[in-house]
Amino acid sequence: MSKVVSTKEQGLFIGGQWKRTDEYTSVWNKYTQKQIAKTADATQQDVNLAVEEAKQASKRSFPAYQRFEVLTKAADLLRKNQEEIASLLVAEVGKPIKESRGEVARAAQTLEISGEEAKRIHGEGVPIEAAPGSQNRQAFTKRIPVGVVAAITPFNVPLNLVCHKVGPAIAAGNSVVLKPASATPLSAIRLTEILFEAGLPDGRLNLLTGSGSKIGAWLCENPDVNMFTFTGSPGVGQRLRERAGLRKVALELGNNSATVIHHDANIEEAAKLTAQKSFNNAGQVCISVQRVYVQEKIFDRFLEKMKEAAEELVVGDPAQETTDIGPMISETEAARIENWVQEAVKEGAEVVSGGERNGVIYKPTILTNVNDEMKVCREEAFGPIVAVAPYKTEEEVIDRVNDSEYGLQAGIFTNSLDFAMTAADKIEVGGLIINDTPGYRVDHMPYGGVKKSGSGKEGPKYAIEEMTEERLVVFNL
Ligand SMILES: NC(=O)c1ccc[n+]([C@@H]2O[C@H](COP(=O)([O-])OP(=O)(O)OC[C@H]3O[C@@H](n4cnc5c(N)ncnc54)[C@H](O)[C@@H]3O)[C@@H](O)[C@H]2O)c1
Ligand SMILES: O=C[C@H](O)CS(=O)(=O)O
Repeated sequence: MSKVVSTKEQGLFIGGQWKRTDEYTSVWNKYTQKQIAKTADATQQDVNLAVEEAKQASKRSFPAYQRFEVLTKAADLLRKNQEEIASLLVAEVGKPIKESRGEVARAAQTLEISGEEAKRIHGEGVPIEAAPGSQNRQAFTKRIPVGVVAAITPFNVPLNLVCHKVGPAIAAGNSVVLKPASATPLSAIRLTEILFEAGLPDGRLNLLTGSGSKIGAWLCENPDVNMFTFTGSPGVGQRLRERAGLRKVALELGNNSATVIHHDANIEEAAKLTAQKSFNNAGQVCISVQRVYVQEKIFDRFLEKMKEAAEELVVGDPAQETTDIGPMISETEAARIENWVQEAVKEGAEVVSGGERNGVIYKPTILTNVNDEMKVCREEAFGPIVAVAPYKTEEEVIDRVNDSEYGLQAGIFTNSLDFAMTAADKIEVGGLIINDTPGYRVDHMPYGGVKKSGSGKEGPKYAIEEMTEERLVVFNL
Protein backbone atom coordinates (compact mmCIF):
# COMPACT_ATOMS: atom_id res chain seq x y z
CA MET A 1 0.00 0.00 0.00
CA SER A 2 1.37 3.46 -0.86
CA LYS A 3 2.91 5.50 1.93
CA VAL A 4 1.64 8.66 0.24
CA VAL A 5 -1.73 9.53 1.77
CA SER A 6 -4.70 11.25 0.18
CA THR A 7 -4.67 14.97 0.67
CA LYS A 8 -8.02 14.92 2.41
CA GLU A 9 -8.31 11.75 4.55
CA GLN A 10 -5.19 10.88 6.49
CA GLY A 11 -4.90 7.32 7.76
CA LEU A 12 -3.03 5.71 10.61
CA PHE A 13 0.57 4.62 9.97
CA ILE A 14 1.25 1.15 11.41
CA GLY A 15 4.07 -1.25 10.57
CA GLY A 16 5.16 0.87 7.62
CA GLN A 17 1.73 1.02 6.01
CA TRP A 18 -1.00 3.67 5.89
CA LYS A 19 -4.24 2.22 7.23
CA ARG A 20 -7.75 3.58 6.74
CA THR A 21 -10.37 3.46 9.51
CA ASP A 22 -14.17 3.54 9.67
CA GLU A 23 -14.31 6.85 11.55
CA TYR A 24 -12.55 10.18 10.87
CA THR A 25 -12.27 13.53 12.66
CA SER A 26 -12.06 16.88 10.90
CA VAL A 27 -9.04 19.16 11.19
CA TRP A 28 -9.78 22.86 10.81
CA ASN A 29 -7.82 25.88 9.64
CA LYS A 30 -7.70 27.76 12.93
CA TYR A 31 -8.01 31.22 11.33
CA THR A 32 -10.50 30.61 8.50
CA GLN A 33 -12.35 27.84 10.38
CA LYS A 34 -12.49 25.83 7.13
CA GLN A 35 -11.95 22.04 7.14
CA ILE A 36 -8.50 21.18 5.78
CA ALA A 37 -8.31 17.42 6.36
CA LYS A 38 -9.85 14.44 8.09
CA THR A 39 -7.73 12.19 10.28
CA ALA A 40 -8.40 8.59 11.20
CA ASP A 41 -9.87 7.63 14.57
CA ALA A 42 -7.85 4.70 15.91
CA THR A 43 -9.59 1.81 17.65
CA GLN A 44 -8.18 -0.28 20.48
CA GLN A 45 -7.35 -2.94 17.89
CA ASP A 46 -5.32 -0.36 15.95
CA VAL A 47 -3.50 0.65 19.15
CA ASN A 48 -2.61 -2.93 19.98
CA LEU A 49 -1.47 -3.58 16.40
CA ALA A 50 0.74 -0.47 16.52
CA VAL A 51 2.30 -1.56 19.82
CA GLU A 52 2.94 -5.07 18.46
CA GLU A 53 4.56 -3.69 15.30
CA ALA A 54 6.74 -1.42 17.45
CA LYS A 55 7.69 -4.29 19.73
CA GLN A 56 8.70 -6.56 16.85
CA ALA A 57 10.63 -3.77 15.14
CA SER A 58 12.54 -2.98 18.35
CA LYS A 59 13.92 -6.53 18.27
CA ARG A 60 15.33 -6.09 14.76
CA SER A 61 18.85 -4.73 14.22
CA PHE A 62 19.07 -0.97 13.68
CA PRO A 63 22.67 0.05 14.44
CA ALA A 64 23.60 3.48 15.77
CA TYR A 65 25.22 4.68 12.57
CA GLN A 66 22.06 3.86 10.57
CA ARG A 67 20.00 5.75 13.16
CA PHE A 68 22.33 8.72 12.69
CA GLU A 69 21.95 8.54 8.90
CA VAL A 70 18.13 8.34 9.02
CA LEU A 71 17.74 11.21 11.51
CA THR A 72 20.17 13.55 9.76
CA LYS A 73 18.61 12.81 6.36
CA ALA A 74 15.16 13.51 7.83
CA ALA A 75 16.49 16.83 9.16
CA ASP A 76 17.66 17.70 5.66
CA LEU A 77 14.25 16.77 4.22
CA LEU A 78 12.53 19.02 6.76
CA ARG A 79 14.74 21.90 5.63
CA LYS A 80 14.10 21.09 1.97
CA ASN A 81 10.32 21.11 2.57
CA GLN A 82 10.33 24.01 5.05
CA GLU A 83 7.81 26.22 3.22
CA GLU A 84 5.30 23.40 2.68
CA ILE A 85 5.49 22.26 6.30
CA ALA A 86 5.40 25.82 7.66
CA SER A 87 2.17 26.31 5.71
CA LEU A 88 0.76 23.24 7.45
CA LEU A 89 1.54 24.83 10.83
CA VAL A 90 -0.08 28.10 9.75
CA ALA A 91 -3.25 26.19 8.87
CA GLU A 92 -3.50 23.68 11.72
CA VAL A 93 -2.14 25.82 14.60
CA GLY A 94 -2.85 29.35 13.38
CA LYS A 95 0.83 30.09 13.95
CA PRO A 96 2.11 33.08 11.91
CA ILE A 97 4.15 32.01 8.88
CA LYS A 98 7.41 33.55 10.07
CA GLU A 99 7.08 31.74 13.42
CA SER A 100 6.08 28.53 11.64
CA ARG A 101 9.23 28.62 9.51
CA GLY A 102 11.15 28.96 12.76
CA GLU A 103 9.51 25.85 14.18
CA VAL A 104 10.44 23.81 11.11
CA ALA A 105 14.03 25.02 11.37
CA ARG A 106 14.17 24.07 15.06
CA ALA A 107 12.59 20.68 14.35
CA ALA A 108 15.34 19.98 11.83
CA GLN A 109 17.92 20.90 14.46
CA THR A 110 16.24 18.61 17.01
CA LEU A 111 16.43 15.64 14.61
CA GLU A 112 20.01 16.50 13.62
CA ILE A 113 21.12 16.73 17.26
CA SER A 114 19.31 13.43 17.97
CA GLY A 115 21.22 11.82 15.11
CA GLU A 116 24.53 13.10 16.44
CA GLU A 117 23.68 11.85 19.93
CA ALA A 118 22.90 8.38 18.49
CA LYS A 119 26.67 8.05 17.97
CA ARG A 120 27.49 9.11 21.54
CA ILE A 121 25.42 6.63 23.57
CA HIS A 122 27.74 4.86 25.98
CA GLY A 123 28.09 3.22 29.35
CA GLU A 124 31.15 3.44 31.56
CA GLY A 125 33.83 1.27 33.10
CA VAL A 126 33.18 0.36 36.74
CA PRO A 127 36.23 -0.23 39.00
CA ILE A 128 34.59 -3.30 40.53
CA GLU A 129 38.05 -4.76 41.22
CA ALA A 130 38.59 -2.12 43.89
CA ALA A 131 36.26 -4.02 46.21
CA PRO A 132 37.88 -6.48 48.64
CA GLY A 133 37.78 -9.94 47.09
CA SER A 134 36.86 -8.65 43.64
CA GLN A 135 40.37 -8.21 42.33
CA ASN A 136 39.65 -10.85 39.64
CA ARG A 137 36.51 -9.17 38.31
CA GLN A 138 35.96 -6.55 35.60
CA ALA A 139 32.79 -4.53 35.05
CA PHE A 140 31.19 -1.92 32.81
CA THR A 141 27.71 -0.58 32.05
CA LYS A 142 25.81 -0.51 28.75
CA ARG A 143 22.87 1.72 27.78
CA ILE A 144 19.98 -0.49 26.55
CA PRO A 145 16.91 0.98 24.71
CA VAL A 146 13.72 0.58 26.76
CA GLY A 147 11.90 -0.93 23.73
CA VAL A 148 8.48 0.59 22.95
CA VAL A 149 8.00 4.30 23.73
CA ALA A 150 4.48 5.77 23.67
CA ALA A 151 4.73 9.47 22.84
CA ILE A 152 1.80 11.85 23.36
CA THR A 153 2.16 15.47 22.31
CA PRO A 154 0.33 18.84 22.62
CA PHE A 155 -1.26 21.13 20.02
CA ASN A 156 0.89 24.25 20.32
CA VAL A 157 4.29 23.23 18.89
CA PRO A 158 3.13 20.13 17.04
CA LEU A 159 6.21 19.51 14.90
CA ASN A 160 9.20 20.30 17.10
CA LEU A 161 7.76 18.76 20.25
CA VAL A 162 7.07 15.55 18.34
CA CYS A 163 10.70 15.65 17.15
CA HIS A 164 11.81 16.05 20.77
CA LYS A 165 10.25 12.65 21.49
CA VAL A 166 10.60 10.71 18.26
CA GLY A 167 14.17 11.88 17.58
CA PRO A 168 15.74 10.76 20.89
CA ALA A 169 13.60 7.61 21.02
CA ILE A 170 14.84 6.49 17.59
CA ALA A 171 18.39 7.66 18.33
CA ALA A 172 18.37 5.46 21.45
CA GLY A 173 17.28 2.40 19.43
CA ASN A 174 13.65 2.32 20.54
CA SER A 175 10.42 2.05 18.54
CA VAL A 176 7.69 4.66 18.92
CA VAL A 177 3.90 4.73 19.03
CA LEU A 178 3.03 8.41 18.50
CA LYS A 179 -0.26 10.11 19.33
CA PRO A 180 -0.20 13.76 18.26
CA ALA A 181 -2.72 16.35 19.42
CA SER A 182 -6.13 15.87 17.80
CA ALA A 183 -6.34 19.58 16.85
CA THR A 184 -2.95 19.65 15.10
CA PRO A 185 -1.99 16.21 13.74
CA LEU A 186 -1.03 17.13 10.17
CA SER A 187 2.59 18.13 10.80
CA ALA A 188 3.15 14.85 12.68
CA ILE A 189 1.70 12.96 9.70
CA ARG A 190 4.06 14.82 7.37
CA LEU A 191 7.00 14.14 9.68
CA THR A 192 6.13 10.43 9.61
CA GLU A 193 6.27 10.47 5.80
CA ILE A 194 9.63 12.25 5.92
CA LEU A 195 11.19 9.83 8.42
CA PHE A 196 10.23 6.85 6.27
CA GLU A 197 11.45 8.65 3.15
CA ALA A 198 14.74 9.04 5.06
CA GLY A 199 14.90 5.25 5.48
CA LEU A 200 13.38 4.59 8.91
CA PRO A 201 12.64 0.84 9.05
CA ASP A 202 8.99 -0.28 9.20
CA GLY A 203 7.56 -0.46 12.72
CA ARG A 204 10.09 1.97 14.25
CA LEU A 205 7.47 4.75 14.17
CA ASN A 206 3.73 4.05 14.30
CA LEU A 207 1.29 6.98 14.12
CA LEU A 208 -2.11 6.88 15.78
CA THR A 209 -4.60 9.74 15.47
CA GLY A 210 -7.87 10.10 17.32
CA SER A 211 -9.19 10.65 20.83
CA GLY A 212 -6.42 11.30 23.35
CA SER A 213 -8.41 9.94 26.29
CA LYS A 214 -9.29 6.72 24.46
CA ILE A 215 -5.88 6.08 22.87
CA GLY A 216 -4.15 7.08 26.11
CA ALA A 217 -6.17 4.58 28.09
CA TRP A 218 -5.59 1.80 25.54
CA LEU A 219 -1.85 2.47 25.56
CA CYS A 220 -1.80 2.30 29.37
CA GLU A 221 -3.67 -1.00 29.25
CA ASN A 222 -1.09 -2.52 26.88
CA PRO A 223 1.77 -4.10 28.91
CA ASP A 224 4.10 -4.04 25.88
CA VAL A 225 4.48 -0.26 26.15
CA ASN A 226 7.73 0.15 28.08
CA MET A 227 7.72 3.94 28.57
CA PHE A 228 5.42 6.95 28.24
CA THR A 229 6.67 10.38 27.26
CA PHE A 230 3.95 13.01 27.56
CA THR A 231 3.83 16.73 26.90
CA GLY A 232 0.61 18.46 27.80
CA SER A 233 -1.53 19.69 30.67
CA PRO A 234 -0.74 18.72 34.27
CA GLY A 235 -4.08 17.02 34.85
CA VAL A 236 -3.68 14.68 31.90
CA GLY A 237 -0.05 14.05 32.74
CA GLN A 238 -0.83 13.14 36.34
CA ARG A 239 -3.59 10.74 35.22
CA LEU A 240 -1.19 9.12 32.76
CA ARG A 241 1.41 8.61 35.49
CA GLU A 242 -1.21 6.98 37.71
CA ARG A 243 -2.20 4.54 34.95
CA ALA A 244 1.33 3.77 33.77
CA GLY A 245 2.11 1.80 36.91
CA LEU A 246 5.81 1.04 37.41
CA ARG A 247 6.74 1.96 33.84
CA LYS A 248 8.93 5.00 33.07
CA VAL A 249 6.99 8.23 32.55
CA ALA A 250 8.52 11.52 31.35
CA LEU A 251 6.24 14.53 31.85
CA GLU A 252 6.62 18.00 30.28
CA LEU A 253 3.70 19.92 31.71
CA GLY A 254 2.43 23.44 32.34
CA ASN A 255 3.80 26.66 33.77
CA ASN A 256 2.92 30.27 34.67
CA SER A 257 6.31 31.70 33.86
CA ALA A 258 7.66 34.63 35.85
CA THR A 259 10.05 37.32 34.68
CA VAL A 260 11.83 39.72 37.04
CA ILE A 261 12.90 43.19 35.86
CA HIS A 262 15.45 44.48 38.38
CA HIS A 263 16.21 48.21 38.80
CA ASP A 264 19.57 47.79 36.98
CA ALA A 265 18.09 46.11 33.88
CA ASN A 266 18.24 47.49 30.35
CA ILE A 267 14.62 48.60 30.35
CA GLU A 268 14.11 48.97 26.58
CA GLU A 269 15.61 45.55 25.82
CA ALA A 270 13.76 43.88 28.70
CA ALA A 271 10.44 45.43 27.64
CA LYS A 272 10.82 44.34 24.02
CA LEU A 273 11.85 40.76 24.86
CA THR A 274 9.15 40.45 27.53
CA ALA A 275 6.43 41.64 25.13
CA GLN A 276 7.61 39.26 22.41
CA LYS A 277 7.66 36.24 24.75
CA SER A 278 4.37 37.15 26.43
CA PHE A 279 2.43 37.01 23.18
CA ASN A 280 4.18 34.81 20.59
CA ASN A 281 2.03 31.86 19.43
CA ALA A 282 -0.85 33.85 21.01
CA GLY A 283 0.64 33.05 24.43
CA GLN A 284 0.10 29.33 23.82
CA VAL A 285 3.58 28.37 24.91
CA CYS A 286 4.44 26.49 28.11
CA ILE A 287 7.19 29.05 28.84
CA SER A 288 5.21 32.09 27.75
CA VAL A 289 5.73 35.05 30.08
CA GLN A 290 2.65 35.30 32.30
CA ARG A 291 3.88 37.11 35.45
CA VAL A 292 6.20 40.15 35.30
CA TYR A 293 7.62 41.54 38.54
CA VAL A 294 9.21 45.00 38.10
CA GLN A 295 11.33 46.74 40.74
CA GLU A 296 9.17 49.64 41.91
CA LYS A 297 11.74 52.36 41.03
CA ILE A 298 11.47 51.58 37.31
CA PHE A 299 7.89 50.26 37.18
CA ASP A 300 6.28 53.15 35.28
CA ARG A 301 9.08 53.43 32.72
CA PHE A 302 9.11 49.69 32.06
CA LEU A 303 5.32 49.47 31.76
CA GLU A 304 5.30 52.31 29.23
CA LYS A 305 7.98 50.59 27.10
CA MET A 306 6.27 47.18 27.34
CA LYS A 307 2.93 48.72 26.30
CA GLU A 308 4.62 50.35 23.30
CA ALA A 309 6.26 47.06 22.30
CA ALA A 310 2.99 45.13 22.68
CA GLU A 311 1.05 47.62 20.58
CA GLU A 312 3.60 47.40 17.77
CA LEU A 313 2.77 43.70 17.33
CA VAL A 314 0.66 42.99 14.24
CA VAL A 315 -2.40 40.85 15.06
CA GLY A 316 -4.34 39.00 12.35
CA ASP A 317 -4.07 36.48 9.52
CA PRO A 318 -1.23 34.03 10.31
CA ALA A 319 -0.64 33.48 6.59
CA GLN A 320 0.50 37.09 6.15
CA GLU A 321 4.25 37.80 6.38
CA THR A 322 3.67 40.86 8.55
CA THR A 323 1.60 39.07 11.20
CA ASP A 324 3.14 38.59 14.65
CA ILE A 325 0.13 37.22 16.55
CA GLY A 326 -2.50 34.92 15.05
CA PRO A 327 -5.63 33.23 16.42
CA MET A 328 -5.84 31.01 19.47
CA ILE A 329 -6.43 27.30 18.92
CA SER A 330 -10.19 27.73 19.23
CA GLU A 331 -12.88 30.32 19.93
CA THR A 332 -13.61 28.42 23.16
CA GLU A 333 -10.06 29.08 24.36
CA ALA A 334 -10.23 32.73 23.30
CA ALA A 335 -13.50 33.12 25.23
CA ARG A 336 -11.87 31.47 28.28
CA ILE A 337 -9.09 34.05 28.22
CA GLU A 338 -11.69 36.83 27.85
CA ASN A 339 -13.44 35.50 30.97
CA TRP A 340 -10.16 35.36 32.90
CA VAL A 341 -9.48 39.02 32.08
CA GLN A 342 -13.03 40.05 33.01
CA GLU A 343 -12.70 38.20 36.33
CA ALA A 344 -9.36 39.92 37.05
CA VAL A 345 -10.87 43.33 36.28
CA LYS A 346 -13.79 42.64 38.63
CA GLU A 347 -11.17 41.91 41.31
CA GLY A 348 -9.46 45.25 40.68
CA ALA A 349 -7.02 44.61 37.83
CA GLU A 350 -6.54 47.32 35.20
CA VAL A 351 -6.19 46.64 31.45
CA VAL A 352 -3.21 48.66 30.23
CA SER A 353 -3.37 47.30 26.68
CA GLY A 354 -5.59 44.87 24.74
CA GLY A 355 -8.52 43.24 26.53
CA GLU A 356 -10.53 42.70 23.36
CA ARG A 357 -11.67 39.53 21.56
CA ASN A 358 -12.75 39.12 17.95
CA GLY A 359 -13.78 35.50 17.49
CA VAL A 360 -10.65 33.32 17.75
CA ILE A 361 -8.40 36.37 18.04
CA TYR A 362 -7.63 37.74 21.50
CA LYS A 363 -5.53 40.92 21.46
CA PRO A 364 -2.24 40.90 23.42
CA THR A 365 -3.31 42.04 26.88
CA ILE A 366 -1.31 43.64 29.70
CA LEU A 367 -2.87 43.76 33.20
CA THR A 368 -1.68 45.79 36.20
CA ASN A 369 -2.96 46.42 39.71
CA VAL A 370 -3.06 42.65 40.08
CA ASN A 371 -2.51 40.58 43.21
CA ASP A 372 -0.81 37.21 43.45
CA GLU A 373 -4.09 35.46 44.36
CA MET A 374 -5.79 36.28 41.04
CA LYS A 375 -6.30 33.39 38.58
CA VAL A 376 -4.17 35.23 35.99
CA CYS A 377 -1.23 34.92 38.42
CA ARG A 378 -1.92 31.59 40.05
CA GLU A 379 -2.96 29.29 37.20
CA GLU A 380 -1.58 28.67 33.70
CA ALA A 381 -3.27 31.08 31.26
CA PHE A 382 -1.88 29.60 28.04
CA GLY A 383 -3.09 32.69 26.22
CA PRO A 384 -1.97 36.24 25.26
CA ILE A 385 -2.28 37.83 28.70
CA VAL A 386 0.40 38.99 31.13
CA ALA A 387 0.14 40.42 34.66
CA VAL A 388 2.66 43.11 35.65
CA ALA A 389 3.29 43.97 39.32
CA PRO A 390 5.90 46.02 41.28
CA TYR A 391 8.22 44.68 43.96
CA LYS A 392 10.54 46.27 46.51
CA THR A 393 13.32 43.85 47.47
CA GLU A 394 15.21 40.90 45.99
CA GLU A 395 14.06 38.64 48.82
CA GLU A 396 10.42 39.60 48.23
CA VAL A 397 10.50 38.93 44.48
CA ILE A 398 12.22 35.54 44.83
CA ASP A 399 9.49 34.49 47.26
CA ARG A 400 6.76 35.70 44.86
CA VAL A 401 8.28 33.89 41.88
CA ASN A 402 8.40 30.71 43.98
CA ASP A 403 4.82 31.18 45.18
CA SER A 404 3.55 28.95 42.36
CA GLU A 405 2.55 25.32 41.89
CA TYR A 406 4.68 25.36 38.76
CA GLY A 407 8.43 25.51 38.16
CA LEU A 408 9.44 25.14 34.51
CA GLN A 409 11.53 28.25 33.69
CA ALA A 410 11.90 31.80 34.99
CA GLY A 411 13.77 34.88 33.76
CA ILE A 412 15.62 37.69 35.54
CA PHE A 413 16.87 40.89 33.91
CA THR A 414 19.70 42.24 36.08
CA ASN A 415 23.36 43.21 35.93
CA SER A 416 23.91 42.18 39.54
CA LEU A 417 25.95 38.96 39.61
CA ASP A 418 25.12 38.63 43.28
CA PHE A 419 21.36 38.78 42.69
CA ALA A 420 21.62 36.41 39.72
CA MET A 421 23.59 33.82 41.69
CA THR A 422 21.29 34.13 44.71
CA ALA A 423 18.34 33.52 42.38
CA ALA A 424 20.14 30.54 40.79
CA ASP A 425 20.29 28.99 44.26
CA LYS A 426 16.79 29.92 45.43
CA ILE A 427 14.35 30.07 42.51
CA GLU A 428 12.47 26.75 42.20
CA VAL A 429 12.51 26.07 38.46
CA GLY A 430 14.06 23.67 35.96
CA GLY A 431 15.69 26.55 34.05
CA LEU A 432 16.65 30.10 35.10
CA ILE A 433 17.41 32.51 32.26
CA ILE A 434 19.44 35.60 33.19
CA ASN A 435 18.93 38.72 31.04
CA ASP A 436 16.30 37.03 28.93
CA THR A 437 12.79 35.73 29.47
CA PRO A 438 11.73 32.23 30.55
CA GLY A 439 10.69 31.82 26.91
CA TYR A 440 14.29 31.15 25.93
CA ARG A 441 14.98 27.62 24.70
CA VAL A 442 17.43 26.05 22.27
CA ASP A 443 16.95 22.43 21.38
CA HIS A 444 20.11 20.83 22.74
CA MET A 445 19.80 22.29 26.25
CA PRO A 446 18.37 20.28 29.18
CA TYR A 447 14.70 21.27 29.45
CA GLY A 448 12.08 20.30 32.01
CA GLY A 449 10.47 21.50 35.18
CA VAL A 450 9.77 20.78 38.84
CA LYS A 451 6.58 20.75 40.89
CA LYS A 452 3.47 20.71 38.63
CA SER A 453 5.63 21.45 35.56
CA GLY A 454 6.58 17.81 35.30
CA SER A 455 9.50 15.43 35.73
CA GLY A 456 12.36 14.42 33.49
CA LYS A 457 14.41 16.41 30.99
CA GLU A 458 14.14 16.81 27.22
CA GLY A 459 16.84 17.89 24.82
CA PRO A 460 18.10 14.87 22.85
CA LYS A 461 21.08 13.98 25.07
CA TYR A 462 18.91 14.03 28.18
CA ALA A 463 15.86 12.37 26.65
CA ILE A 464 18.06 9.54 25.37
CA GLU A 465 19.27 8.90 28.92
CA GLU A 466 15.64 8.61 30.03
CA MET A 467 14.75 6.37 27.07
CA THR A 468 17.48 3.85 27.89
CA GLU A 469 18.25 1.61 30.85
CA GLU A 470 21.81 1.37 32.24
CA ARG A 471 22.77 -2.30 32.54
CA LEU A 472 25.80 -3.43 34.62
CA VAL A 473 27.92 -6.28 33.27
CA VAL A 474 30.41 -7.99 35.67
CA PHE A 475 33.01 -10.57 34.58
CA ASN A 476 34.40 -13.02 37.16
CA LEU A 477 37.66 -13.83 35.39
N1 LIG B 1 6.49 21.55 29.31
C1 LIG B 1 6.46 21.55 27.99
O1 LIG B 1 7.47 21.32 27.31
C2 LIG B 1 5.17 21.84 27.28
C3 LIG B 1 5.21 22.13 25.91
C4 LIG B 1 4.00 22.42 25.27
C5 LIG B 1 2.80 22.39 25.95
N2 LIG B 1 2.81 22.09 27.28
C6 LIG B 1 1.56 22.08 28.04
O2 LIG B 1 0.53 21.46 27.27
C7 LIG B 1 -0.72 22.09 27.57
C8 LIG B 1 -1.39 22.56 26.30
O3 LIG B 1 -1.42 21.50 25.34
P1 LIG B 1 -2.74 20.63 25.10
O4 LIG B 1 -3.96 21.48 25.27
O5 LIG B 1 -2.56 19.89 23.83
O6 LIG B 1 -2.64 19.61 26.33
P2 LIG B 1 -3.61 18.35 26.64
O7 LIG B 1 -3.13 17.79 27.91
O8 LIG B 1 -5.03 18.74 26.48
O9 LIG B 1 -3.30 17.32 25.44
C9 LIG B 1 -1.97 16.87 25.25
C10 LIG B 1 -2.04 15.52 24.52
O10 LIG B 1 -2.67 14.56 25.37
C11 LIG B 1 -3.74 13.94 24.69
N3 LIG B 1 -4.72 13.56 25.71
C12 LIG B 1 -5.84 14.22 26.07
N4 LIG B 1 -6.47 13.55 27.07
C13 LIG B 1 -5.71 12.46 27.33
C14 LIG B 1 -5.79 11.37 28.25
N5 LIG B 1 -6.80 11.26 29.11
N6 LIG B 1 -4.83 10.41 28.25
C15 LIG B 1 -3.79 10.51 27.38
N7 LIG B 1 -3.64 11.50 26.49
C16 LIG B 1 -4.59 12.46 26.47
C17 LIG B 1 -4.21 14.98 23.70
O11 LIG B 1 -4.93 14.38 22.62
C18 LIG B 1 -2.87 15.55 23.24
O12 LIG B 1 -2.31 14.70 22.27
C19 LIG B 1 -0.39 23.26 28.49
O13 LIG B 1 -0.59 22.90 29.84
C20 LIG B 1 1.08 23.49 28.24
O14 LIG B 1 1.74 24.11 29.33
C21 LIG B 1 3.97 21.84 27.97
O1 LIG C 1 5.29 25.22 24.68
C1 LIG C 1 6.36 24.89 25.17
C2 LIG C 1 7.53 24.59 24.28
O2 LIG C 1 8.33 23.58 24.86
C3 LIG C 1 8.36 25.84 24.08
S1 LIG C 1 9.43 25.65 22.72
O3 LIG C 1 8.58 25.82 21.51
O4 LIG C 1 9.99 24.29 22.77
O5 LIG C 1 10.47 26.68 22.83
